[in-house]
Amino acid sequence: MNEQPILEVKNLKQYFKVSRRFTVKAVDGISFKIMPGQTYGLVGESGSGKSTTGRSIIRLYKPTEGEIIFNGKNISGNMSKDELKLLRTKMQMIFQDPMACLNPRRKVMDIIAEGLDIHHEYENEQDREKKVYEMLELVGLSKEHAHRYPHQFSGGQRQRIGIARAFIMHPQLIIADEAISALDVSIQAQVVNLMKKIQKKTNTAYLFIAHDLSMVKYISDHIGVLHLGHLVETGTTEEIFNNPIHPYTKSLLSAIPEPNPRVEKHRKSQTYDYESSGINYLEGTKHLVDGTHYVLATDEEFAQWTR
Ligand SMILES: Nc1ncnc2c1ncn2[C@@H]1O[C@H](COP(=O)(O)OP(=O)(O)OP(=O)(O)O)[C@@H](O)[C@H]1O
Repeated sequence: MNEQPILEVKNLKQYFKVSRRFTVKAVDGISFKIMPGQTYGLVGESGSGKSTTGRSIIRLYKPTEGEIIFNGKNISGNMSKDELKLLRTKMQMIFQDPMACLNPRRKVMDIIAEGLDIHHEYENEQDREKKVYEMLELVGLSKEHAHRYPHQFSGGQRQRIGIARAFIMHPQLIIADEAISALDVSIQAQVVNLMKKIQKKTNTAYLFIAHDLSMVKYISDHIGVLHLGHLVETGTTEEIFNNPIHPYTKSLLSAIPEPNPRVEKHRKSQTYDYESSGINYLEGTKHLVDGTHYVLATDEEFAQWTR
């Protein structure tokens, strides 16, 4: 296995100056990494900084501070137009509302082939068509669908088109920003399963951004919980679900619409036992750490947990 992360975010800060006196600290010093073929779920409420994180990584913004290492290369500094163009083949984004980003006047064939057209990555018309058909097959649609317009599809099918468009450039990282949030729960599950299947085939890494944890559980290897621009807790999916520590993570978990009674029972009887947990205070930071499981603590919280 390739041990180098495909993405490493180090102390990323993204501030927006909204007036002479006010600056919004949308993302305020977050760090995480994603290995090839793995999924990092980034969760948090509206306004916590999830989209800003994704947009900074794909360099729609220039980071205020910190480093973004993609495939071993620091991409947080100034980039030329050509460098950005290249970056956005290897890193693709899938959005929440496919209808808003699929041109209604273009046929699916041309929508999916967009990346190929921009980068002249086909030999002739036949080759272009073949590549689009391959992508349609990959996402469970058929050749005939290539000749229709976006409005002739359901929400779930449109999201499949968005996925096909992203994968045609063989990206190493996909940033899925609330990609399934607008879909019915059963369709959400289908899209998540499809993304997992494609990931197995292609070894693409995902940054999966979502405001609720229900589907994130099924796709993520690691989860980061974002709150007001800070990562308040990060760990394996198992750690976050079985042993959430930060009160904010707990409140997100309790907001999952269909609670699993077994988990609930376990959660209610759980009081956090610092002494026997083996969790240590990470010196020089406000994090409690246990292996890969980090929790941001305020001084009061830290005192409460260690009492
Ligand atoms: N371009 C911008 N200029 C000024 N403030 C911004 C800008 N983009 C985002 N913000 C602010 O940064 C904070 C984080 O926004 P962001 O969209 O990243 O949150 P989010 O977690 O993705 O929420 P949502 O799910 O509602 O999109 C918010 O307070 C938002 O108003």
